[in-house]
Amino acid sequence: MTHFRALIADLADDTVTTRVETRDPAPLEPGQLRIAVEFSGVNFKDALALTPGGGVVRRYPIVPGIDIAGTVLESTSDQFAEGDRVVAHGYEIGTARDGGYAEQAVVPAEWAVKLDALSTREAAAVGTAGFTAALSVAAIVDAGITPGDGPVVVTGATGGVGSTSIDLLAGLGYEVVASSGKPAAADRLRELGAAEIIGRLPLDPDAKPRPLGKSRWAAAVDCVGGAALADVISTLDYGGVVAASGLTGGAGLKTTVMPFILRGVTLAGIDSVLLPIEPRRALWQRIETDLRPRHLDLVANDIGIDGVGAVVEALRAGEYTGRAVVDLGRGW
Ligand SMILES: C=CC(=O)SCCNC(=O)CCNC(=O)[C@H](O)C(C)(C)COP(=O)(O)OP(=O)(O)OC[C@H]1O[C@@H](n2cnc3c(N)ncnc32)[C@H](O)[C@@H]1OP(=O)(O)O
Ligand SMILES: NC(=O)C1=CN([C@@H]2O[C@H](COP(=O)(O)OP(=O)(O)OC[C@H]3O[C@@H](n4cnc5c(N)ncnc54)[C@H](O)[C@@H]3O)[C@@H](O)[C@H]2O)C=CC1
Repeated sequence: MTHFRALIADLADDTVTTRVETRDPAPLEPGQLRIAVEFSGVNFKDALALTPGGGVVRRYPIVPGIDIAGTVLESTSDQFAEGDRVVAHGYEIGTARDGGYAEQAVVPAEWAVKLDALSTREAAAVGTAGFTAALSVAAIVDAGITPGDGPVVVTGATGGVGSTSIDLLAGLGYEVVASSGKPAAADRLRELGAAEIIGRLPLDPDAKPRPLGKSRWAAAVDCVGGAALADVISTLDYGGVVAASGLTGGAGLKTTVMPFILRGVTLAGIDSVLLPIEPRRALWQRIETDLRPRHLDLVANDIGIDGVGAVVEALRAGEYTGRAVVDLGRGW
């Protein structure tokens, strides 16, 4: 095995710095895969990993990158063979053990998903964010909400989770309302399938939050949290569902029990990180078939490893649109 390059993030004096290192591959333990990483992504969580006090990294130095898409170089598991194309994300990847911002990565085979119809670039364009969108949409469909029930609002609409959620929901025939703070992205959101674009929720941030507002949404995909999620909960229709995955607008949630006990609404928590491998592989199979995003090329922005820093800055500022796909073959 030849040596490989890796981006290392380190923490000192309350600052996270990065450097490129050349490393020698370590021998595999039983049940592991060595993957030639072809593509990774830049998720909001990757931005947190590169931010002091971000709360997601368990030990520095670390190779960040919570998404890995590539080809198996070596396997000590009978489930995978050299040459298999795989995607792996979540669990401890890029937070407690080295992740995808390297030319090679080693992961337990029990964390990997074999790819069939998607290329490794397409799998990285879906990545953790797109997978979370698929989990959110599945939660709404599984709750029995149908396109005839009324509009579905997607918050954080221009981001990774939001963009793919719009794409998937519109593909299934739902009327999607995109909530975004970026007026310039309106055309792009319509291309993804949004029927209407509104501003960030609550639309009037100065208005006093009410326990119940006028019913507006049959369902919602929320990756913003905070005041946006509180607003969504209080404006869901009777029996509505919100799939809540994120916190870009804040981790707090100020609400009352009224929407739950008077309208029977459901707050469905979405977790992509510790989701067990069997449902994870089953959902990836759907992402490759009936839940395949229709506009991956519109959402994906290709960058090299040298582009990660600028994307992280933009994600932190809430100014990034789409999903950055990191090509590990360039930018070193
Ligand atoms: C792709 C996914 C995402 O983007 S999710 C959003 C990004 N994630 C975050 O922002 C979470 C960052 N984490 C934190 O801010 C903190 O860890 C915390 C607020 C969640 C908890 O911090 P605190 O200092 O109060 O407690 P501990 O760190 O000691 O943990 C308490 C308890 O929770 C378990 N735990 C911690 N992190 C996670 C996690 N990510 N997933 C699941 N469980 C977690 C931890 O093991 C402790 O449980 P215990 O049984 O005591 O071991
Ligand atoms: N629960 C889970 O398993 C997962 C959770 N997440 C979480 O979902 C959220 C979105 O993740 P990504 O799509 O990767 O991020 P992203 O940065 O691509 O998208 C975030 C979106 O939120 C918007 N936004 C930023 N600040 C805001 C604010 N103050 N108010 C309203 N909107 C704001 C941005 O403009 C953008 O549209 C993050 O909080 C992330 O941690 C993401 C993936 C998995």
